[in-house]
Amino acid sequence: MFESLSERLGGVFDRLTKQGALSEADVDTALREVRVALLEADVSLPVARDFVKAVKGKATGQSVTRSVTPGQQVVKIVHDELVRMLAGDGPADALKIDNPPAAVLMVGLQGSGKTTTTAKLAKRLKEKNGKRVLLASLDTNRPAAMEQLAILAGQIGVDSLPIVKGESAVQIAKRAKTQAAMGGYDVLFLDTAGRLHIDEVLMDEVQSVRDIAQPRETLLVVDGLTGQDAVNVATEFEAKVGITGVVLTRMDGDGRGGAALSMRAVTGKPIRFVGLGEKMDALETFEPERVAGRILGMGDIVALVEKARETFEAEQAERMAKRFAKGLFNMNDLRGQLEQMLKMGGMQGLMGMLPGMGKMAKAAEEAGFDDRMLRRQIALINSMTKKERANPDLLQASRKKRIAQGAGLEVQELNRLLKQHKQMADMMKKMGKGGMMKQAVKAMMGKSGMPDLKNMSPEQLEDAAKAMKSGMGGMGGMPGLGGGLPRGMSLPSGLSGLMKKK
Ligand SMILES: Nc1nc2c(ncn2[C@@H]2O[C@H](COP(=O)(O)OP(=O)(O)OP(=O)(O)O)[C@@H](O)[C@H]2O)c(=O)[nH]1
Repeated sequence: MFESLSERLGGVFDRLTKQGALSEADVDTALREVRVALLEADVSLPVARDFVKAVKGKATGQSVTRSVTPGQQVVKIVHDELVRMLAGDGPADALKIDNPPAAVLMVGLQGSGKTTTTAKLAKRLKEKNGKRVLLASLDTNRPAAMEQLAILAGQIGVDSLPIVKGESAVQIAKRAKTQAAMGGYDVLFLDTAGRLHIDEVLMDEVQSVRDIAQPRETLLVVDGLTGQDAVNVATEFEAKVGITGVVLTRMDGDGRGGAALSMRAVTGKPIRFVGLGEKMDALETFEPERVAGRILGMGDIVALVEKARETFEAEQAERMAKRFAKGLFNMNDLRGQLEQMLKMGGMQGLMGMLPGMGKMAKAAEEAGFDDRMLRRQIALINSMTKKERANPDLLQASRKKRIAQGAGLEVQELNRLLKQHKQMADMMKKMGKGGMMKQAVKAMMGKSGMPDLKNMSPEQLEDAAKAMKSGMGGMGGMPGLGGGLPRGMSLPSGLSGLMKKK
């Protein structure tokens, strides 16, 4: 049932393949399916809800790529958002173990795989990082647990703290610290006692151990098959002890891994490793792509969509370049440009790529030039008929009213867009005639169909600026910036010809 999410979405979207973009209603229908899929994968309800909301904004208005179905495209958007949410800030396997001896506190419920994971991590640090590791079990409730750790230590060839009967967890932690310092160990793993549920006495014990050990890392070990419950466990441990990361075990089983998303969303703490079996080698760095794929139960849709999109973009860029060279520029062209801008990270992203324009990006944001504005402009163009898009001169008052209403916006905003389009179209015409545009297009167009400013040399920038100088008088020529440059902003000289104020 779960494997067929992409099929289910395919069904939802079949009737829509002829349309150019994903409408809000269609995205809504698809996202209902996505939500069910997330819940089936054990993602908690509030997290699934928030997630769907985030995806909705990204999917609505996206143009549909040829050679894949819209359903597949939505799956790709969902997948990318899952990866974004699952990923931590830095490399998952980068444990803070400088400044020896660095203590790593292992916490979690009984049977979650804590002891096994401790030994797996120790082996990894020893073999991959050449660290000297000491293991200590603090499980005073179950002598067998202490022995289990000692046996595993022997198997992987690292030292374990000698077992002394009758000591408290805090006493063992103190002894382990001293031994680690005196013995010249790099890393000290403290394997705390497991518990069946969250229980006050044991939590207090972990807190005292934490205060003594001052761990550099506190890793929560969670059974990946437990689903919903994992979220409560993670929330409690984060609140009472404070964790720095999560290890998900039993990911070799057939759990969907939805717990990973919930825990990441609820605690904000990254998943660092996954356990994939009972053997000492069965531990891998957490890879968001894998878990995202698993949650969605999909195969290689992501690669397929990516490939289709690349081909499509290259074709589109070429078609656009040809049109521009002829001096043609209608509403479809403008929409293409606006969509490219959004894809390249919107106004901020685009400006961020231009040297020295970081400040300008901020000012533009303050002046209200943002992604929302690009999306509104795209919505306006989408609200036009095919004929109107091809020939915006058709737009008299009643048509304008209909279009604005269709996009849920004011006519004023449509007028601004039309003015902007006219400026750009005039410029294209002028440049098309003189053959200037050909040069400019050649000099500037990247594969994406947008100016590839980031990869241009200063000379190329200067050439492109010269070629376009006569036609493009100001930022009115840049989509989304019809009002010109926000006051008080200046441009680097190489670009001044491109974007000079009128
Ligand atoms: N299939 C599979 N089994 C695992 C994995 N990690 C641990 N186990 C098994 O799960 C069982 C429990 O693991 P332990 O490491 O003893 O669990 P624990 O959390 O230390 O339990 P306590 O010491 O009782 O608190 C053992 O049989 C392990 O071999 C995993 O990633 N995959």
